[in-house]
Amino acid sequence: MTNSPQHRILIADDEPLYLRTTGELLRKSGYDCVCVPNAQQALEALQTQPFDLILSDLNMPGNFKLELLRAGRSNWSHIPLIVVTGVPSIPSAIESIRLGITDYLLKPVKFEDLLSSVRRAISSTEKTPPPATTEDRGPLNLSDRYPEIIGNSAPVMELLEIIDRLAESDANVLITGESGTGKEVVARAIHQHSHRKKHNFQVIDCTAIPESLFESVLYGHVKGSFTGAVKDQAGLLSLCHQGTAFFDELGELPLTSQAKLLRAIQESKFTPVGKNSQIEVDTRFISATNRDLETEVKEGRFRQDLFYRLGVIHIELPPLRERGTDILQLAEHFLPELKPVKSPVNGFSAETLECFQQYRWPGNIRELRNVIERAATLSRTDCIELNDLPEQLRRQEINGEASSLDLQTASRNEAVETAEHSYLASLLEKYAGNISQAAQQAGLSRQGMHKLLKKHGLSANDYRN
Ligand SMILES: Nc1ncnc2c1ncn2[C@@H]1O[C@H](COP(=O)(O)OP(=O)(O)OP(=O)(O)O)[C@@H](O)[C@H]1O
Repeated sequence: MTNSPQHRILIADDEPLYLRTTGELLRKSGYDCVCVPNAQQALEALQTQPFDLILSDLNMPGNFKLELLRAGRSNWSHIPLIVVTGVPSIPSAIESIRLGITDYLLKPVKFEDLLSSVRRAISSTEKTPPPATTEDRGPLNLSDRYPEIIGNSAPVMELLEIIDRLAESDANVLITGESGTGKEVVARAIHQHSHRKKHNFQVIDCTAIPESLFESVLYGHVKGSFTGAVKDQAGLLSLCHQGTAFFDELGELPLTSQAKLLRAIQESKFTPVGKNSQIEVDTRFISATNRDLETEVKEGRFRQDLFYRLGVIHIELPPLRERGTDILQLAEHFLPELKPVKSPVNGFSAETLECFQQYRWPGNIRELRNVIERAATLSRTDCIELNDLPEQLRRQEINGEASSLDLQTASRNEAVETAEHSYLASLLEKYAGNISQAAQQAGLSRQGMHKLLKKHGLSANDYRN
């Protein structure tokens, strides 16, 4: 039995058991719930996310003078508020009703009573649409315009505003941030909202182009211009004429290739290998890297002039651990897309969500996506439990710190993954984050090494001196 899945309920209560079970039961009834333990976090959530209902305790930190009720009624008067209290008092009841709450329930409350109160409150507001103030129209419109960017934490709303302002311009953009934070997603969003959207968005992975073939891959070549050039080949840059060129992993580009790229950007033209005439291109450049390019410039590993050319506008993406309840929103977003067709899974246990919120997510959104895909495949019930999560998440839940894998209970996959993770970390340690040397010892290409590090949420930067 489900209600409209779009309805979001904010539950604020300092009793962990009540908070968890109420959240779980309402989710099973088809509501989207955000659970917080005090009034302050409830107000923060209200400032950053839309809700259809607030379920609030009275006696909880930050609400002893009914602060949540007062702020809720004055700033978000269109959101109905139900008080659920274990410590009823006549004055608080009178004051709550004066403030315009929708219902006043006493704990222990039967779930059926709570559910019917919730349904009544939500259906009454559907008949009266919320007032469209400028404050709530702005963020909602932005999120609606960028549906591919999930999340509405403060850093994400700020990011959407920046994207919205720069998308239409032709300024080159440099996007930095840890691995897996969504740099490519943001680059595509900028392209999609620019006047170039009908033309190509061409990804150019700087780790995938061998230094000796840089010009040929980027500018193209004519048949017979070098051994192996068996036919004319257009370069990647000409494929993004009037579109956007996205240079991924820009920080990995060797100095010689940087010089060649700078020339093409400065002149907006280039000469294919073996040709005499130049080709003109009209391209916007968006680049991404998880390296700190300013430091790379200072240390002579990245050209300052190229850095200024490509980084006219710089966007720094926040790591997932700093994005608050976006983690839960992303998890809910990924689940239906990633679960196997016949899987019964349709949600997460409260412990799993708590664990998601506490975890450090070194591999950011990519790691979250992988964790959900794996858990949705393993789960045999309708709910993803702690047991369905990989070792590294469960370990922090049990100990609050890392411990070694329990080989008595681990699956073969877990054992192999854990061993590979430690191996890669020790290689990075040994070579102080030098990818080429680490790749050489491992018998991998640089590109292969980059892929593996991404998969494990490891960043070479963390090992550089
Ligand atoms: N805001 C978002 N909403 C939904 N999915 C996202 C968002 N940001 C990233 N993702 C997903 O997370 C994964 C990683 O994103 P992306 O490849 O853009 O990260 P990245 O920062 O470019 O990573 P890297 O530095 O390792 O190349 C992708 O599967 C992407 O679809």
